[in-house]
Amino acid sequence: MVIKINLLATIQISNYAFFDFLPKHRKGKEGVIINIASIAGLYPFHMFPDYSASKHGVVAYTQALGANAHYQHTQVKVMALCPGGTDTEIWTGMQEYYKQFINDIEFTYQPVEIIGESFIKVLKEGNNGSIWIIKNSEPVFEFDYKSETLPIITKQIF
Ligand SMILES: NC(=O)C1=CN([C@@H]2O[C@H](COP(=O)(O)OP(=O)(O)OC[C@H]3O[C@@H](n4cnc5c(N)ncnc54)[C@H](O)[C@@H]3O)[C@@H](O)[C@H]2O)C=CC1
Ligand SMILES: CCCCC/C=C\C=C\C(=O)C/C=C\C/C=C\CCCC(=O)O
Repeated sequence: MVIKINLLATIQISNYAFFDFLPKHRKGKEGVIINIASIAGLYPFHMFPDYSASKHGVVAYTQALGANAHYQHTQVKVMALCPGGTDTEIWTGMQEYYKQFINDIEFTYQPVEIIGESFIKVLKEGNNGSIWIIKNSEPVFEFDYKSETLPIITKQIF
């Protein structure tokens, strides 16, 4: 279920925006899609494995559709936000088995307002394909995936 909602629905809606809605209806010269992933999409989290897998998918999809090879054809930027623990209703839906691990970890939920403020900053300043972290109420910053994961493949397959 979590894969269907978090990953498949994100892919379906983004594809619709990218290939259909934005080409037909956008007014400016550029379109922007910002997907909501999670820091659990950058590092595997043992407290929510299915969720973490779904968010890794959102990050990979965003980086692939956000390759400049696409932008040259479409002028649509695709980016993702990766929030850390944020004070919302989502935490009430955690599966019972995994709840026991929450108490072992020290963390404070950041207020939800910081996500909105960060969204605006990324919308205005973010480059195509960029992935942004919002954690511990710190200012949003770009994830340096080139130094942390394999580079995105556009020319060479190995
Ligand atoms: N709260 C957190 O700590 C974090 C949340 N996120 C992500 O932020 C996004 C928003 O989550 P929150 O606001 O925290 O959760 P939330 O549980 O407060 O809100 C989720 C919303 O999605 C709606 N929803 C759920 N299933 C749906 C479906 N099948 N069709 C249509 N709507 C559906 C719910 O009705 C609810 O309004 C999610 O993608 C979540 O994974 C990412 C990182 C951290
Ligand atoms: C104990 C948690 C410590 C750190 C939390 C930091 C980041 C969390 C990021 C998230 O994206 C987590 C958000 C929600 C988790 C709650 C429920 C997940 C539901 C999982 C499922 O349905 O499989």
